[in-house]
Amino acid sequence: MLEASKFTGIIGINNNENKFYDFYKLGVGENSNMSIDSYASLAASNGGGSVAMSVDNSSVGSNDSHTRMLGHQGLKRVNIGSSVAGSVNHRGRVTHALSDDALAQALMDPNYPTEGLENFEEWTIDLRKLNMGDAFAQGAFGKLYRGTYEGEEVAIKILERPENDQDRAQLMEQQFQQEVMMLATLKHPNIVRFIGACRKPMVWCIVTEYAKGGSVRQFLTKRHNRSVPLKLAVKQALDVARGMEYVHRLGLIHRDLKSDNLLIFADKSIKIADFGVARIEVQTEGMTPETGTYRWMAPEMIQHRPYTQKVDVYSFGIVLWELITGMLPFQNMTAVQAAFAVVNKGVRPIVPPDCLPVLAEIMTRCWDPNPDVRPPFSDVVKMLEHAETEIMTTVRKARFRCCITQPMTAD
Ligand SMILES: Nc1ncnc2c1ncn2[C@@H]1O[C@H](COP(=O)(O)OP(=O)(O)OP(=O)(O)O)[C@@H](O)[C@H]1O
Repeated sequence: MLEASKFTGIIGINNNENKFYDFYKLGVGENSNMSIDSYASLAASNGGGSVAMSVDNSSVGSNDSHTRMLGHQGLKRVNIGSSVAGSVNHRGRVTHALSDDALAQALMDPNYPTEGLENFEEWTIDLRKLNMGDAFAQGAFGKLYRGTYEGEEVAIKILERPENDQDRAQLMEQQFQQEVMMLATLKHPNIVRFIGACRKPMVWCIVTEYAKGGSVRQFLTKRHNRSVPLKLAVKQALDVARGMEYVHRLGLIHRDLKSDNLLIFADKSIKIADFGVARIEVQTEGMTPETGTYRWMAPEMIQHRPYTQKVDVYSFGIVLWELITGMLPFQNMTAVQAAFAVVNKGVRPIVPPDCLPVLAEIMTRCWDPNPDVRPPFSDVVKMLEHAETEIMTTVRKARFRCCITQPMTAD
């Protein structure tokens, strides 16, 4: 293992001489103003806690703290004073967000015209065919609703267009277009299927197929962090690796591969989601970095160093460990403490002693501090296929032994 260079000063990600086209272009936590001092106080205040979510107190209880009507009739702002949770929008930042209903209403109200998707007109959602259901998840940036489109169950991500900030609105607009372009381009059985998108004066929406099983993280949490049966874990890891092999083959980097962004479908297959819009706010505002992502983040990324597609391979190593153990990585640390330990102390999740050696080898190679040592996804796929065969053979041998020791009866 190479010694990781020290984690000092600013935590976050800088853009760099990355030779690959970058989904998030500017990145998580870029322009972050979080100093090592902030780290120290955050670590102290969160000691032993779970994923850190910091709320920018300066925004709490602002002038807008009372529920009030927007200029648009019927659109209500969230009462920030009484419901911080409802108004935490941009990963821990309290904003003057529209309430669930108002967001959906802003999208569906026929009085507000639908703006075309530049260059992707054919992907524009026909809102008359869209039925909005309830909100079911809150991302760092967008709110997720269930619904149907032409009868198919879909997930609708609604993003609120920033008010009173032309520059930010313009950048978000560009990034939204980019997200649409990415989703329209990516077609693979292990990438979430894009259905369409649309823009309205106050909101943007992105519609994808709906994953009944939710995210891998939700699934593991519901199982109280019990591990997934080995055969299934390897099959699901293969799904992710195949999806990522495809993404990398196109010269792209996901940059936010984590169990929250892996969706489980009815046939238990996994598809990779979240290709980008969520990062725009962080990019433009220089806000606190998205600490929830640190657990999966490669050290070079935490340290602002130049990076390549191998950051996704690192994240995959952590995801594989999660699937095998069922646990949240670095669960006894805050996300910021984990970032510090990964960079400064070379800490990694503990591989269980009974882990199949081939799987242990994959994860440790994937999370090697030296990106050049990490295998490309094409190799990861091969190694996992090998592991899958080994598991099947072991199971068959065990069954055979079982038949010999317990001779079959006539019935
Ligand atoms: N197509 C989908 N089907 C079912 N659940 C979904 C779907 N897309 C997203 N989700 C759920 O919603 C959560 C947030 O979605 P998403 O990641 O797209 O939002 P985001 O604003 O980009 O947030 P983040 O940056 O936190 O990942 C996911 O973690 C997942 O649990």
